[in-house]
Parts: sequence; C-alpha cells; structure tokens
Amino acid sequence: MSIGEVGGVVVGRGPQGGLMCNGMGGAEVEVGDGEDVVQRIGGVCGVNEGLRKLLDGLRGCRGNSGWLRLEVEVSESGPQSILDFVRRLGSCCQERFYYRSREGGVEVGGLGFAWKRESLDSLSKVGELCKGLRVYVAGKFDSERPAGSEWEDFGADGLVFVPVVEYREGGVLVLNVDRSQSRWREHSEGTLRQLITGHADDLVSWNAPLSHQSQGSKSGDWARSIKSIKDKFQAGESSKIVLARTFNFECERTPPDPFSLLPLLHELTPNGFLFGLQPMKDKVFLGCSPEQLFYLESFEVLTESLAGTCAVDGNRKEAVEYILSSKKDRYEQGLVTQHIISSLKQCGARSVDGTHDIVHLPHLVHLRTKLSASLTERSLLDNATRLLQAMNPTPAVCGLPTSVAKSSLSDLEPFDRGLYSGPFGYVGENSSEFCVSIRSALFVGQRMIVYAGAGIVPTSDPEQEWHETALKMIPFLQLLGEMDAEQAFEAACSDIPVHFMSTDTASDD
Ligand SMILES: C=C(O[C@H]1C=CC=C(C(=O)O)[C@@H]1O)C(=O)O
Repeated sequence: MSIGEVGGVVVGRGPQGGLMCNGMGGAEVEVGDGEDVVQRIGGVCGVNEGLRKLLDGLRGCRGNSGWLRLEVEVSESGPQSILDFVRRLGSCCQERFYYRSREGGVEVGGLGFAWKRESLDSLSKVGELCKGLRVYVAGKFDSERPAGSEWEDFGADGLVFVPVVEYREGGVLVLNVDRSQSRWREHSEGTLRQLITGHADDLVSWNAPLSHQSQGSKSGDWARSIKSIKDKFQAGESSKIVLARTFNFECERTPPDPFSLLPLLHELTPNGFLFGLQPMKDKVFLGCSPEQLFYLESFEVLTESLAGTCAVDGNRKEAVEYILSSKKDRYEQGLVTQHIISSLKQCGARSVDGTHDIVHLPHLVHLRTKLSASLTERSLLDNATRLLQAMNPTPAVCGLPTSVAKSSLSDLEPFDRGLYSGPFGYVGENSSEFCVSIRSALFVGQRMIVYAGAGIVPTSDPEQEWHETALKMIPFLQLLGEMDAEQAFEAACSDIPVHFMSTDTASDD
C-alpha cells in the first residue's frame, strides 16, 4: 500500500482502482477495492466536529473488502479528555472500552465494535489487519470452566476487538471500518450518527448506590479451601495456588455509570494500568492493575514478576524491610520469576536480565522483578501471540503446575473469574502490551462484584491470606461503599453481610 497526500488528505492507495474516496479537500481519489486504506483528514478540530468529518469522509467510500481507517486530529487532548469522551457518550453507545497503560504512553477510548471475535486464537489470524490498526484483547482467566451467567456477553474466551471509533493518545480520532462485513456502511454511519446526535451525558462523579447489601466468600470456606490446597502440596501435586474470593454488593437500583469510577481508582493507584470494558448495556468490567504481563516492541520484551504482599500499617519502611526478609514472600515471588523466565525461553529468548524492586500501593507493598529479553525475530503479532500463550496465566494469579492449579481453582472457587486476572491489552503495529487484570470488579445491573486473590504456598496462614485479599480490595470498597480505608478493610474481612445506606450526593466534576 502506498501513501499519498491529496487536497490535505493522506490516502492509502491500492493498485487496482475501483473505490472512490472523497477527501475533505474535495479531491476524489481512486483506491483499490480489497486494499487497506488509511486516510488522515487534515485540520485540527474539536471532537464533535471530528466525528462529523469522519462521517463525511465515509460517504464517498465503497468496496467490500479490506480495512478503511479514517483519522482526524482533535484539539481536546487535555489530561482526561479520552476518559471523559467514553464517559460522556455512554448513553449514545452501549459498547464502550477504555485502556491506559501504566505510564500513559498508550491511552484509548473506544465506542462500538467494528470487528469482534470471542476466541483469543483469532488473534493469530489477524495478520492482514491494516497499518496503524490496534487490536484490543480482554481474555478470560479460564475459558474451560463453565461460564457464570454474570460473564455472558464477555465472550467464550474473552473478547478480541477493534472499536468503530477510537479516541487515542496524542488527540487522534479514528474510524475503523472492516469492509468485508456485510452492511459495514450502515453500521459505521449508524454508530457515528448516534455519537453526533445522541445526548452526551454530563460528567457526574461516582456516587455509591443509595442502598446496598454486601455478601461474598466466607472466611470458613476460605480456610477449608486452603486446607485442601495444602493437601495437594503435601501430595507433591503442586507448589503454589493463587486462591481468589469475591465481595459482592446487591443494590436496590442500578448504580451510576461504572466508568465514572476510573478516574477515582486512578487517583488512588496512579501507578496502575487502567481499563474498562462494556460489551453491552449494564455490564462493565473495570479495574486499575499494578501488574504488567508484557510490553513488546520490535523483538524486545519487558515483563515482570509481581507477587508477595505486605500490609503497610503506617510505616512503609518497616513494611519494605519485612517483605525483603520474608522467606515466604520471596519463595512465592521466586516461583513466578522462574516460570516467566522459562516462558520467555519458550518464545526464543536466549538470556533474560532482571532487576528487583518494590511496588508501593495504597496500604500494601509487593515484591517485583523486572525482566527483559530479546525474542526470536518474528512478526510482532506472532511474538505477542506466542507470549500470551506461554505466559498467561502466570503463577502470580494461577499457580504451579498451571494445569493442576487451574483445575483445583475450578473446584475450589465457587464463582467464575471471567476476565478477572486474565490478560487485558492490545497488539498494534509497532508495540503490544498487556496487563493482568487484577484489582478489578464486574458490574452487572444491580450487582457489583469485587475480586481479589492471594498466592497460597505451604507456609501460608489462612487468616493472613484472608486479610491480604481484604487489603487488595480496599480501593474498590472505599469507592463502592463510600467508606474510609479502615472501614473498607473491616468490611472486606467481615463474614457478616453489611447493609449500606449512602447519601445522595451526585455532583458535577
Ligand atoms: C492475585 C492478585 O494479586 C497477585 C499480584 C500481586 C501479589 C499477589 C500475592 O501476594 O498473592 C498475587 O500474586 C490479586 O490482586 O487479585
């Protein structure tokens, strides 16, 4: 595909001719049917005007194969404009998506699905996706486990997708069209029109639902599960299993837009990956995770082993000293590091470099080893697919051996993890990155389910591990239940259902 500039428009041009693209400068340009087309529409404008330009740009396009991507540069690229875009257009589009990498280098808000698959294997078949295109992935932790009804619509294996409209870092608004789909024009135009003419929501701060009741895993069941995990250790079947539990809220009414939690979660955990996915109305999975699965650029991969947790009870320095000298935490994290190194080797790495550090989060610290390696010289998509297969799930969220841990968790956890602790990220033209979607929650109608897990090793104490999962739930419980951190911790530790009565304090941002 060649790129040319016509009348202020950059156009991808196919050799066969046949498809007419009417550029914004008025020039009509012929591009090949079946070829991928990338067109940058000139002139910086506001978001609404940008959406109109995309609609105009679409008018002259025809064809029934190949990707079409129209891009407009928009001026509103303030600190939260991408997240605000996704929040404001919630009433105009049922399918929403948001992702921000830990350092913020990649940030995207997506609306509608231009292309969607339910199997992660489909990622290896997207080799022909066009230049500049990013494919986003939200994978399930264990797709072999029977799906819980709460996770319906999140795909059999998760979702692999390209949004219709993307608002990307650097202030670029993108329209993605897969012209091989029947009725691609109606679908794309329909989505754009809804966004342009629909009623944009006011930005309202999250306010906890007026009345809600909590329930979730019980500490007695937790202790019994740990006992059976330890039996597996004794029988020599496993060395580590990461057991998770849930904290559920039942509300009297559907709570406010869950996407409005994202800025608050990010404030509490600024050094996290921020993500949200709404495959349909009243179903949202979101979170703010400290854990990177991998970052891949060219053949160079960065990854990390994050495990081992110590509470920060006032004095961070003491917590750091404690965790650095804790044999149990070092063992637990060492298993993850070793597994990741062997996964990297499976993907062609000859040597792996590593440095240790500590991750500081509200109320806790984790051990981390940052790892880097050079992989075999294959395409980025090929390497990303192989990394996903080899690394996911790591023993930071599953256990060892992976198959034994997975089947034990399927027996012991009385709920489907769905996307919790699965990979969440993208494969793009020049880079690919995934986080592990821990520190997350699912919103289904009037239910809100918070997930957290803890690595169980032979020396684990059930009560301490229960407290550890409570610590990990604090940011969510603080926000969902309108509590301070101490109350949130107590609620997360308690076996007794709590009845919340919040005050109605919705306010403009
Ligand atoms: C499984 C979770 O955390 C993992 C990541 C960091 C530390 C962990 C731990 O100490 O057990 C877990 O491996 C979770 O937050 O749900």
